[in-house]
Amino acid sequence: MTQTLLQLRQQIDSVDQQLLMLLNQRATLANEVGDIKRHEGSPVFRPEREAQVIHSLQAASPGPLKGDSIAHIWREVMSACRALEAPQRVAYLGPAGTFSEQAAVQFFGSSIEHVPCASFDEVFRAATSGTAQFGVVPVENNTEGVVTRTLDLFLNSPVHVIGEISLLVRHNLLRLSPTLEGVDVVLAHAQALAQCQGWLATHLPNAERRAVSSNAEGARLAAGNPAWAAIASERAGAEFGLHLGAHAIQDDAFNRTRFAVICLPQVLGAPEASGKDCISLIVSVPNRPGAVHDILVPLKTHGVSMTRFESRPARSGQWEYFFYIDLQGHPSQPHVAAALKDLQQLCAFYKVLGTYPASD
Ligand SMILES: O=C(O)C(=O)C[C@]1(C(=O)O)C=C[C@@H](O)C=C1
Repeated sequence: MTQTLLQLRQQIDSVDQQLLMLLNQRATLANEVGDIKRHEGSPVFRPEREAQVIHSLQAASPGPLKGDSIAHIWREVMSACRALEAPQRVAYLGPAGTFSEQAAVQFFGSSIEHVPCASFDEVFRAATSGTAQFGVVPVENNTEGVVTRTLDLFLNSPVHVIGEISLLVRHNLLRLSPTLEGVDVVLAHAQALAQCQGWLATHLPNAERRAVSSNAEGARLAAGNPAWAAIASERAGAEFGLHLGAHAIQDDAFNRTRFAVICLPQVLGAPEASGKDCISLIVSVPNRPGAVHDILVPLKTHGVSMTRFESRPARSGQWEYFFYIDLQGHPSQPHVAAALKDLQQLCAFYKVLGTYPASD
């Protein structure tokens, strides 16, 4: 005979008690690791170790838990353990409820100290001044392309990239009333307005589109005026007491934004290999025919895959460009080291932005 609901719940309670004991045992061990790290002066956050923990658990799991769920659960477990070792302060474009905040929590788990900032420039400043140990900034969106301000800030900043997050971005129309009638102004970050332009042209063709510093800031403003609406996350709507006028209004159902996690190089030290890593570079080449082709040759020769190639004007007045390149691999791998060495020799400017575990 099958078991009753009561019997099954009693078993769940018993498993939960065992899990609680085991999780506390894990937290105690992490605390001891924290003591060693304090003694050695080494960093608390080890992204490559966390990536390895998750990958090996996903590989070992007999099911029925899904790989994604395993990653979520252990991200939170390690976040809580990490916070016991030392609180980690993370800066992002605020206020509360932005997608940047969501990305920060997706990467670090929820046991972090939040440092909301007014602009991307301020996130970089917070991460360089020590106000925060880490920053989270958007790099590119799959419908709107690169976030140019972030790429330009990378050029002259001393920060390194230590991780990446890909976030499914769902935009909603939020306002004080639950209908779309009487909306005069739609407020959002310029990127979000662009990602929803088709929907806006169809449903609110006469409303003024007003760019503000963040979507959550738009939500805050919309909470003060019944004729204004904001494009933002459900979380931002809840934060400012707004109704959901329309759900998932982004033009691309698979609208994703990629975020980079940044910090000063001394915060984490030299990045160790996780087994599935990525290297981000900024390079420029002499302005002569074939120079861009030439920088691809060492990658082909040494068998290194390139996953991204973006250009930004160098603002020299000479039609020169900086190229933002992502490669697969880690500099400790001989073929990657050889490709980087050959590449560097061809470049007028060469900067390693960071080496970090690739996001899944
Ligand atoms: O292994 C470590 O270095 C730890 O501090 C433990 C732990 C974990 O909870 O597993 C916590 C924080 C680090 O980022 C990596 C892993």
